[in-house]
Amino acid sequence: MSDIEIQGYNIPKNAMIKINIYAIGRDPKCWTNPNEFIPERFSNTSINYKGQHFELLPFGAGRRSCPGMTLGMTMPELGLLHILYFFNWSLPNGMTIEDIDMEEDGSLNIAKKVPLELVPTLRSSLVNKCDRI
Ligand code: HEM
Repeated sequence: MSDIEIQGYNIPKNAMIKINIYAIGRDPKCWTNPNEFIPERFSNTSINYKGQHFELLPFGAGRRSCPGMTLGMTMPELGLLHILYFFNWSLPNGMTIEDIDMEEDGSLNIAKKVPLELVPTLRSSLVNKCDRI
């Protein structure tokens, strides 16, 4: 290990470097409308989250990349699948989609600033089945 200069930046030996993968994933040089939620943007591309494509690194890359990647991808899908299968979801009385505040808050971890409020209703096709359990 020794001091190094990269693109005009002097990086001293043993410096801790933090990579802003949030900014990389939203770089307008790589992504069209980077702040828009457009899942279809991944339909016709080989770019994925596994750390081989440096414009998208949600789990990092290389030998210190996230060992929980598979669990991290599976668990939200499984949880979402269950809540969508068992319940219909609606907005609280009088609220419309336009009323949902999508502002984000945070620094290292980003979350919705205003929590999302939804009303779950057990799907009618499941009501009798659940009574019997
Ligand atoms: C969606 C969920 C997750 C995301 C987005 C995520 C993201 C990350 C990222 C960006 C890193 C740093 C990689 C690097 O430095 O290049 C990391 C490291 C790590 N993650 Fe995750 N992670 C997730 C879930 C999990 C889960 C479920 C586990 C364990 C069950 C886990 C365990 C770890 C560990 C132990 C490290 C440190 C690896 C090392 O330093 O060698 N992660 N994760």
